[in-house]
Amino acid sequence: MGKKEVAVLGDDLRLLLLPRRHPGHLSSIAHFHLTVFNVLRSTISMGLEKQSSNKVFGGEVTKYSFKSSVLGDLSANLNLYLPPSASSSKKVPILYFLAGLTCTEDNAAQKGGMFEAASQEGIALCFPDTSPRGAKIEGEDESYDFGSGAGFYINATKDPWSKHYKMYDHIVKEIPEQLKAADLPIDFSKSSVFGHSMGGHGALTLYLKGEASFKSCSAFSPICHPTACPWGEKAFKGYLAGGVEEGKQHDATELVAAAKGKKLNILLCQADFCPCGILLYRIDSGLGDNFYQQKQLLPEDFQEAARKSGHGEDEVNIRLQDGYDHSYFFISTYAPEHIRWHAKFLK
Ligand SMILES: N[C@@H](CCC(=O)N[C@@H](CS)C(=O)NCC(=O)O)C(=O)O
Repeated sequence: MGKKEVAVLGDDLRLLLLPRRHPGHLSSIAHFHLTVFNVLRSTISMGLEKQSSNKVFGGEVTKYSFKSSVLGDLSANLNLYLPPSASSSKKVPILYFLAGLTCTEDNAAQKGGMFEAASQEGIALCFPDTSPRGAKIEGEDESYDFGSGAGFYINATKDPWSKHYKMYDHIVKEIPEQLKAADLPIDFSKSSVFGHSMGGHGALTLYLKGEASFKSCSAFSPICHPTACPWGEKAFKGYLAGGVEEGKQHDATELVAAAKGKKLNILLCQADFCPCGILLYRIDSGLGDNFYQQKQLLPEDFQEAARKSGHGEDEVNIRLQDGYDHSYFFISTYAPEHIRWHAKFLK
């Protein structure tokens, strides 16, 4: 039985069981039935469970956990920020932030410097985790760039990873369904995505695949060409039955090369690297970024593929930010600007 069906059954049960004439006084039969209802609810329902909540910039960031059927019935966490303007009579747009290698749902929430802009713009922020946790697969916790903390936002097709490592479905389908079922004041028809490093790869690929209908996409130091860099090659060989070849369908450079004729969003660009005015993607990459220097990120490949597929300089804005590194110091410097840029497409 799906969660929605349980919720509907739950509502019906409540209507059936609560005595209509004296709603405040339950008969013993109704008490018994209500107990049955609660037991059923706790065992069948897999909804969001609130773990903690903190007020920030007038809004509230809440950590939720839930049993993820997509991730093979493991417990999953996320942080959700609701701005002060969100209420039952005013639903707000939602912006998903996908974090990088080694991160959890907490890194960007705690160090990203994102709440003031989200509060002012009236946008909800969702911070998912970066992989399943505790799948007990051999090798899961051996390296920082594969397994735990390194789900790469794809659905694994190779055993034993395919039973749990379904981060694409987790982000694109399961999390929105969970948030919808929790009846939060969010307008899911207005959603966008941004991310960092592995999460920048996630943001670009989820946006380009189109299934989630994100309005806009931005990224901080994304892995732009994973089939051509050590991080991506390791991930695709490990998670995908078809290895790096299969990985092409999860590669932003490949996807943008095939994205001819896609409608573009426009934003002012200040760039010496890419002098353009129309933006589909906004990519910030720190010049002092060791991973950029090690050719793990390859934003130039992405830009070249975008140009070749007809999007041109005016559609893909790649700004090289002098002296920043790969850390959250860099992200927190530019995150407010990214959120304000997304706000234009979300309102
Ligand atoms: N632990 C890795 C680095 C991993 C890393 O830099 N991860 C980035 C994302 S790719 C990150 O955001 N780390 C967590 C943090 O800075 O809070 C190493 O030793 O090389």
